[in-house]
Amino acid sequence: MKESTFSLLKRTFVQARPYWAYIAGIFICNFLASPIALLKPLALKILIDNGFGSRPLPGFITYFFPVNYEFSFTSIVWISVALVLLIALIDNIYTVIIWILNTYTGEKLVRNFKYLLFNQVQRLSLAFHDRNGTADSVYRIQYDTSAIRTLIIGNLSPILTSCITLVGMIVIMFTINSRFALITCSIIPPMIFLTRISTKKLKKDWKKVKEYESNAMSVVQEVLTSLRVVKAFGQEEGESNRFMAKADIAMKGQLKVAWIGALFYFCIGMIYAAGTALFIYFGASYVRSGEMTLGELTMVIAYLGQIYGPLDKISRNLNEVQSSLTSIERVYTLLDEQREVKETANPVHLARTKGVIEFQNVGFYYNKEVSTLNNISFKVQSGDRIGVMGSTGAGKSTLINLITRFYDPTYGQILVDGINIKNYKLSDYRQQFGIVLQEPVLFSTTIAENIAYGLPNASTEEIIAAAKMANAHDFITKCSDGYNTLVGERGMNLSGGERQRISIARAFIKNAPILILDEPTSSLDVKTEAQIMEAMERLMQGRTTFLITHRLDTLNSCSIILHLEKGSLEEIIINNNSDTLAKKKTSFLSGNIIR
Ligand SMILES: Nc1ncnc2c1ncn2[C@@H]1O[C@H](COP(=O)(O)OP(=O)(O)OP(=O)(O)O)[C@@H](O)[C@H]1O
Repeated sequence: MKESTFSLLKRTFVQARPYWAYIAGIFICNFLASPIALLKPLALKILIDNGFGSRPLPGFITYFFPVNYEFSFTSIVWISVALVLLIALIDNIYTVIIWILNTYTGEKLVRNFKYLLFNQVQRLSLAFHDRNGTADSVYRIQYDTSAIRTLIIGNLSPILTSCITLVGMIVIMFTINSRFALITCSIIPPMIFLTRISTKKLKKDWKKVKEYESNAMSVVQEVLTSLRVVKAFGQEEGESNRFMAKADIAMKGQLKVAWIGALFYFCIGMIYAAGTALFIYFGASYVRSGEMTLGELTMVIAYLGQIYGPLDKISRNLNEVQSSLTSIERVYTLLDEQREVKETANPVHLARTKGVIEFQNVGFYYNKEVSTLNNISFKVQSGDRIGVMGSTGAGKSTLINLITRFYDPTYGQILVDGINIKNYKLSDYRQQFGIVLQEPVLFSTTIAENIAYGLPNASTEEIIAAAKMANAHDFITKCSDGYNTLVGERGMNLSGGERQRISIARAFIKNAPILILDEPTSSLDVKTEAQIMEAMERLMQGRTTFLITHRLDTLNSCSIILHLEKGSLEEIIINNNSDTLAKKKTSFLSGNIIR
């Protein structure tokens, strides 16, 4: 997606609409900055002109005194002292207000932007994350979103206030001397031209820099989430080098952008110098020919600084806007990303499924070239226990991912209780599943909260009951803080078997009608496996269960076995005869499939 600068700005203002009152406050405060700064020398001026000198005090001071009040030197000193304190008070109050206002508005804008993006990232399909990785999304949420604050508060607010000051100063200049006003304005067209060229160039380069930086961060994220493997293979130095190579590219990108910026500021500086030179050239000839006095020339030159100041601020900020806009465009690109797994317009609500599942000629492609599942058809009844077996890469996990609607079939349809699963409300549909994976995923919180993940309002009694059912209660009570023990990042403070028991307790408490067990015991030792199988046996009671396993012993308890090979359903084994199953298992192990 490529949006124009105008549409990006428009969209950003719409985004910031709830905070327009605060943003207006910031603009007003920025306007007040100049008058407040002008007040600062006032006390000194009064002391010199009215205390040491003999000029009358300005009206806004005499207003507060009786009409015939005689101002002594001491009283004027006191007035100056009071003015210093009063102006300092105003200045400091102003500073505090603008600081709080900037921070409050900026942080709210960023927080909301982050929230929106985080929501979107969670809702995007697995296929999107498989394709793009997660590091870039993290970079966009963490870093790119803060550009909304920089853009609105750091760039656009000064641009707007400078524009108004500039127009005001140009009008004043025209009333003083229209010829000089025209000379002043003559530098504006080349400045606009230069700004346009550099912003165009910067936009492209900033985009690359953000991508490079995100790439460098993806190395950090990848390594930190796989630190055990990196250490085990002694690859710390190799990974540091990989990071350095990516960070180096990002740094070179930054340098390129800095060069363009420096060149731009150099040219802008030279344009100002040319403008001043023109002033001096024409001024000197006008003074010599008597068309203007030396005093007038000095005054318009003083005004020149007042015009070039805001002009300089505008051009610099316009240049910086590009960096913010690039980040904001990256945020919108992600926000506009279409969800591949969509909900229909009027979805069917599903309280609790019976668990009757049917595949009708289902096929699936991860990418256009290779088909992963072909023409899969089968039907299972409520409470069936379905073993899914097949060689590695046969498509077992993919089949499960289609049932849970992490992906949609490329062709064919999946029915649950006789209705195409695409027609169900997605959140209702996902509530129907309890999932236990080979590598249990725990969150860095307490054991109790991990168990109650699918039922956040669960009572302590429910949590303990689920833990007992999962054969987890005994080990939990031996932990230092019992159910309040923190499990560490991804549950790393616990053993594999303990993590697995917690994930089974989690499935118990959710009490979902369909159960997915994806090789839940394959990474455990025999003793732990036996305890976990016992808990799982309890869990499977009365639920339609899909059990993926390479361990053929585990298939014994299944009523139906789906045998997948190379994405095709080789056979459906109805397990009502243990002899047949034994033959099939032997045959599977030796590579011969009995049909
Ligand atoms: N996200 C993905 N993008 C592209 N191809 C994928 C993706 N996930 C899996 N595949 C491919 O799809 C095929 C089936 O993978 P799947 O994980 O379903 O197999 P599996 O039977 O579960 O294997 P295993 O027993 O080893 O876990 C494999 O060839 C795999 O390389």
